[in-house]
Amino acid sequence: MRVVAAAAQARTAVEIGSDAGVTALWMLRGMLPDGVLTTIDPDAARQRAAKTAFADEEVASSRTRVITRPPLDVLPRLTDGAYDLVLVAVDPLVLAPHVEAAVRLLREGGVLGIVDPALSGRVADPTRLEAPTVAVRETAHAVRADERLVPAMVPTGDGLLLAVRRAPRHPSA
Ligand SMILES: C[S@@+](CC[C@H](N)C(=O)[O-])C[C@H]1O[C@@H](n2cnc3c(N)ncnc32)[C@H](O)[C@@H]1O
Repeated sequence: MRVVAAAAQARTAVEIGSDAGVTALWMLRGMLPDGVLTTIDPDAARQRAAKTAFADEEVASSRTRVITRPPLDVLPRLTDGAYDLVLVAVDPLVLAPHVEAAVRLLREGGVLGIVDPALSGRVADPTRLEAPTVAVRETAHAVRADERLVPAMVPTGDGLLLAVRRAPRHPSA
């Protein structure tokens, strides 16, 4: 995620699903030096662990906003089109609404990231029909079909689905 944050020249980023802050630290390292990461998770213990990780790594407090609430309550309050990078790392069964909310936050040229979309190869196997697998497969299809996005899969580990938000298309004169 460091290289993705660097490539996006991210000054404003959101992480949905903080856990203990490991991915957030990599994002912060790749972001511009004055970049601010908003990281959201409903679990207070995980958010405390993330804050500890940021303090241990001496991340300036001005560079993080740690929000302990259900992300779907928080995301509509963030400014649409204002973020350079939004990373979605939530459970498969709740992935789709978080991705939709994430896309709204992206500026033109901003980058969406969806973590671990391969589910150990299950998503690419059409015989696997468990609810989490189907949920991730359908979300990946929706991202590929979304005309606002230019998607690409990074084939590392369980994968990283990236998508750049394109400029709106204007009808030719
Ligand atoms: C896979 S972890 C995120 C990994 C993290 N980005 C890291 O650095 O390793 C998924 C996170 O989603 C959060 N979560 C659980 N249920 C959720 C829900 N219904 N909506 C949003 N987030 C949820 C969990 O608290 C957990 O921290």
